[in-house]
Amino acid sequence: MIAYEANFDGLVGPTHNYAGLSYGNVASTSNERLVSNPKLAARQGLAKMKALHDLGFKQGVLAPHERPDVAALRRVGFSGSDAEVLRQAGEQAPALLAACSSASAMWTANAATVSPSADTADRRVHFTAANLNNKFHRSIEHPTTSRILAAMFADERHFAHHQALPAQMHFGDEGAANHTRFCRDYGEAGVEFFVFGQAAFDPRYPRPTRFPARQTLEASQAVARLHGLDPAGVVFAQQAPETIDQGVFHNDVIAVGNREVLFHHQRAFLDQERVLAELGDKLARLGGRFQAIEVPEAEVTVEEAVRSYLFNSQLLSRADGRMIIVVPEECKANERVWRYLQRLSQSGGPIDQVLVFDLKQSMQNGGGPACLRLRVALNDAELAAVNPRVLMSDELFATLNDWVDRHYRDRLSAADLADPLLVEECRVALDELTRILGLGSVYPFQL
Ligand SMILES: NCCC[C@H](NC(=O)CCC(=O)O)C(=O)O
Repeated sequence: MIAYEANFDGLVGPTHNYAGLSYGNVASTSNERLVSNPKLAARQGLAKMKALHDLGFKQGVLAPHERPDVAALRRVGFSGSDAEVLRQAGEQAPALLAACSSASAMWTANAATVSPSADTADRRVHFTAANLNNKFHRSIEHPTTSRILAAMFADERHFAHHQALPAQMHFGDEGAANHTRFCRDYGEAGVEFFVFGQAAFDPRYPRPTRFPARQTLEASQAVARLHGLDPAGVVFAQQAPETIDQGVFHNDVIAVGNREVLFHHQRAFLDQERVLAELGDKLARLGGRFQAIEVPEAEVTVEEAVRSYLFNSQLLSRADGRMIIVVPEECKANERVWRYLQRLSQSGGPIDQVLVFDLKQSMQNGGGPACLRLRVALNDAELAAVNPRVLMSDELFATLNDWVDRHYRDRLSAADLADPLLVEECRVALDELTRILGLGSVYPFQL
């Protein structure tokens, strides 16, 4: 059976803003209070989706969330009408209002971890929504994420959904940003690679000292169990703690994999040689030939990788078997990174084409091309079972751009978040969006 890697990109929500919410994510904290442009942000994201669709890749859309999350504000004691809740929160706890207004669900690499049916015991595609427990503004995403995923992948014969792990630091789970899969072909059994930042129950593992390690070993192991993965096809590895302290808050800021290829930095993993050897052995047992492309510190430093998001790229397999690397414009702005990419694409290796996108609105919050997409490997029958309304097409692209133009502001600052009109605008927009994407009722205001 033919199989594909489909990418489901987050459609940027109408409240996209810069609130400095993610300690440990350098872009987020350094761009706090910048005035955002939600309309441009959404258009930049849509342009990437359309370009990849036009190149023949399977591309889908994941809907944004209802924000400001008035229910979350009520839960922490604000009361009265919605307008009253927003006014009080804006006056008494502006940081809380900002957290409850973030459009962070746009980074769908953190929505869930997905295991394709070729790897799972019951031969269904398994999804575990990520609890995103490390940051309050992200910890409120998973209930809506779960409803949206269930509306997109509804057929229980093909799709299994697990609720997010216990909402506690021991099970901190950031989803697919710390998960990569290696395989010969998308439809064949593969090796699932889980990268964690700390072991919560075992003090023998080292930890970063400055910034938080968001993903735990225990969370990764729980997801592997829930998905029914064969241990022979699973590798757990620890991210080098000192890189977390340099701003590598997810593994997808320092490594990206596709099929038999891992593109990574010299300092990505603890015990790197052993990790690469285990990946090679396990893939070889499945008939694959693992190939690691390691970028030395001498050519691109960790700091340059964090600033340019070289590794927050997408590796996409063309029909001829070679790969395209999709990078943000920030890679072009860094001379050494850009030179490295030229050499890489001319080296005769598996990656021979570079595609550059302007994703500046998302990048300023630390979200690059890879953060914006959730990968779901699907065979023909499974793809046919996906809600067809969420799959990119010329019509959907036009419809969504028009929808963005009618509903989004082109300027949003911290002060605007308390504006009672904003929440109304968002609800009107999202109500229309659920009809466009055929999602049914998924938002708190619709339930
Ligand atoms: N995978 C990329 C995730 C980026 C995301 N940034 C944010 O939430 C920043 C939001 C703000 O600061 O306004 C995060 O750190 O989880």
